[in-house]
Amino acid sequence: MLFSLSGHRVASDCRWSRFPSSKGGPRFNRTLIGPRKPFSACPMAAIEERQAVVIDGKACAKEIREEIAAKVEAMKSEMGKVPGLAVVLVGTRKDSETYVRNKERACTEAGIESFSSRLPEDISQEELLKVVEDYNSNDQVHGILVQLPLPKHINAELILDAISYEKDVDGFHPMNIARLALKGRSPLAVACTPQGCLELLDRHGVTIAGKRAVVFGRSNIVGMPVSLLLQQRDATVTVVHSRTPNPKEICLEADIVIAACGQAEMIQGDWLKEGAVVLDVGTNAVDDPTAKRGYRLVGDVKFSEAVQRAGMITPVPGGVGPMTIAMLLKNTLQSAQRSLMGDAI
Ligand SMILES: Nc1nc(=O)c2c([nH]1)NC[C@@H]1CN(c3ccc(C(=O)N[C@@H](CCC(=O)O)C(=O)O)cc3)C=[N+]21
Repeated sequence: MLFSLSGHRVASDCRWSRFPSSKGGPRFNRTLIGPRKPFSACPMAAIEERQAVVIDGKACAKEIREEIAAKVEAMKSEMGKVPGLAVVLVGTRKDSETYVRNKERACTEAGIESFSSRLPEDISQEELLKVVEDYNSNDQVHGILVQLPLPKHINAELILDAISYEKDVDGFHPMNIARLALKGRSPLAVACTPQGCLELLDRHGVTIAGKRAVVFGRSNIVGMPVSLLLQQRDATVTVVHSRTPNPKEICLEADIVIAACGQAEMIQGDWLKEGAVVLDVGTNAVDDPTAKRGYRLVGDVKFSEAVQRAGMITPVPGGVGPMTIAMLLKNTLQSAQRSLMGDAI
């Protein structure tokens, strides 16, 4: 285990599986983690000498990307082919550009061929459809991702529906969502961020079955699919959204909290049950003139408080975000394997 500069314990190995339970769990040596600040809203924390394990999503994602790279290499030597991923970016949103750049780098490192279309903000819907259809019929491309959000004059649903179901590595196609929701069926691809969340829980030895999970947010890309995945794994799931009257009370019941509501630092330390596992999906840009890019990222959870109360927590950045990219590569590899093996769907 490593200790970060801020004194938080960091899970250095993503298969690390010791989970400090609220009762009788391991107590950690104060001399190793340094003096703790008492958290006034949480009287128990002042008594218990415990801080959350900070889940290192970056390290975990790196390990997965290496596993994928080895499989891509094997595909290359056995079949002479590599997976291909096409990313379509419309406009010049800074965060979208960063994401697309990160993805391209991850593809290259894993040996996946990367196809990119950077298109002007004012592209017409017809022109964009044509780009998607060209990738649909390109047999070197096994995955297509159209970066969201799209400009207002474009009907995003229409574009997402146009991506062939087999190449939908985002898992956003209605057929993939339907198959995720139906018992006894399985989708070709599961949305990357939700899949990354489950992977982090599994790789850190967190039991899901029988646990109470609370998901903040009901978006098509995170909240809804992650709540389905947790339910499939036998958690009891509550979805909290903007019209839920008592989010704090509901959150206090949760063993597992997935924060995906897009509200900077909304979930505070005293919203958490002690020992809860907290995955923070939020990536909110906050202006910061001292930062290189002029902004910094904060999650949907108030980390400095939550780390005093949770059992495990993901930071932002370096938590769920990098896992999203790793899962995208995984979905692309699987799509290529399916296509090359001629698997029946
Ligand atoms: N069709 C589509 N698919 C998506 O999966 C999709 C999308 N559109 N639109 C936007 C959201 C957001 N998203 C992120 C992925 C990785 C990081 C990520 O790697 N974040 C780094 C930090 C990146 C930075 O420094 O800016 C981290 O959290 O450590 C963040 C956000 C994917 N999305």
